[in-house]
Amino acid sequence: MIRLHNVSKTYYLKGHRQGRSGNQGAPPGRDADPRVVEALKNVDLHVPPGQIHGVIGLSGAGKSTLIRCVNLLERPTAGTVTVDGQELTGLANGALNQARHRIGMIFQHFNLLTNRNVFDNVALPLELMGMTRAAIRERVTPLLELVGLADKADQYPARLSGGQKQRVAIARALASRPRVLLCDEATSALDPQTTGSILALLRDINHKLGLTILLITHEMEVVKSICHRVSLISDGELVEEADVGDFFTAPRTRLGRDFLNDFLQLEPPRALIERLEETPGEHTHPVVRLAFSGDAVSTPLISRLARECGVDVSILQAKVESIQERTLGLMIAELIGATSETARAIDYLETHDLHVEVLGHVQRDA
Ligand SMILES: Nc1ncnc2c1ncn2[C@@H]1O[C@H](COP(=O)(O)OP(=O)(O)OP(=O)(O)O)[C@@H](O)[C@H]1O
Repeated sequence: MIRLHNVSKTYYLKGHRQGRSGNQGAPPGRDADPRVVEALKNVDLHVPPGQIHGVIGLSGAGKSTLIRCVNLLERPTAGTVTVDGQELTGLANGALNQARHRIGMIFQHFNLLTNRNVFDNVALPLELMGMTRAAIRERVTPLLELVGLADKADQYPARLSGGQKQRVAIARALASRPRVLLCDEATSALDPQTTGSILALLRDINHKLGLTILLITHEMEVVKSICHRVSLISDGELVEEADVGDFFTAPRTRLGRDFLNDFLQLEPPRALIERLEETPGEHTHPVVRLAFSGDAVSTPLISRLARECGVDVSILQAKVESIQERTLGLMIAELIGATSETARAIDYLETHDLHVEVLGHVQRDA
C-alpha cells in the first residue's frame, strides 16, 4: 500500500550554494558541509494493506521528514514513493492533489481551524473537493459518531480537550475516505490516559475500515499498543525492521536494545553492571537476558535447568508484558554453575525457544 524505494532527502541550508560546494553527496565525515543535512538516506519501506506500521527513532533521526515524504509534503531529493499503486513522485501537481485525497494525515498539535466548529473542521476537505452541503452532512455525521463526538458538532476547538481535538482531526483525515492514514506523533501532546483512548480509536479504525496506518513516534508504548510492525530510524537510515512481538523479544540493533531497555526498565542492578566483564574467565558465570513467549511462558524452565543442567538460576529482575495478543516473559538472571554446565544451560534454553542474550560475566566469588 505504501512503498518507499531508495528515498533520500537532503536539506540545503542558507548559505549553501547547490552544486558549488564540491561535497554534494559526499559521505558524512570531517569534510561534510554543515549546511547540507542528509535527513533521509536510501530509505526502503513497504507497508502492506491493513498494516499499522510504526517508525521509531530519537529526536532528529528523520521521522518527520520520512512521513512527510509519503504524501510529498516534502519532496524526496531522490527515490520513488508509491501509495495505493500510484507513484506519487511521478505525478504533476493536479494529479498529486487528487492522489492526496487517498492519504489522510494527523499531527501532534491537531492543526484544527479555530474559527470553525467541529462539524465544519471535518467538512473542510469535502468543501474543497466541491461536495454539496447535503452530501457533506451525510459523510460527516457518521464520522463524528465513529470518533465519539456526535454531541460536539457545534463546539469550537477552544472548548475541546486535547484528546477531543485529536478525534476531530482523525474524523477530518477520514473525510475523504483515504486508504492510508499518516500519524505524525499523534499522541505526543496527550496525557497517558488520553493517549490510550486515541490509540484504541486508531486500532478500531484500522480494524473497521481496513485502513493502512503509518505512524512515527518516539514512544515505545505506542509501538507496543497498536503497531503490527516497527522500523527503527537512526541518522536518516532505517536500521532495523521487525514484527512488533519479535522486536520486543529480541531487537537486533544496539539502538533497538536501548529503546527496549529504557521502556521496560529491565537492567541488571547498577552494582552488578559495574562488575560485568565482557569475556568469560575461569571463575565467572554468565548474566543473561531471557525473553520468551508462547508455551515457554508457562513452562517451568528454571527448575528444569537446575535438574537437567545442574545450574542454579538467580533471578535479578523479571516481568511479563502483553504485546497485543502475545504474552512475553523477560528476565535478567545469573546462571550459576561450572562453565560447561552454564553453556549447556544456554543451549537448553535456546532449544526451548527462549531468546538468550549474554550481557556479560561476573566473578563467582565476588
Ligand atoms: N526544513 C528543514 N530544513 C533543514 N533541515 C531540516 C529541515 N527539516 C528537518 N531538518 C533536519 O533534518 C534532520 C531530521 O529532522 P526530522 O524533523 O525529520 O527528525 P525527527 O526524527 O522528526 O525529529 P523530532 O522527533 O525531534 O521531531 C534533522 O537534522 C533536522 O535538523
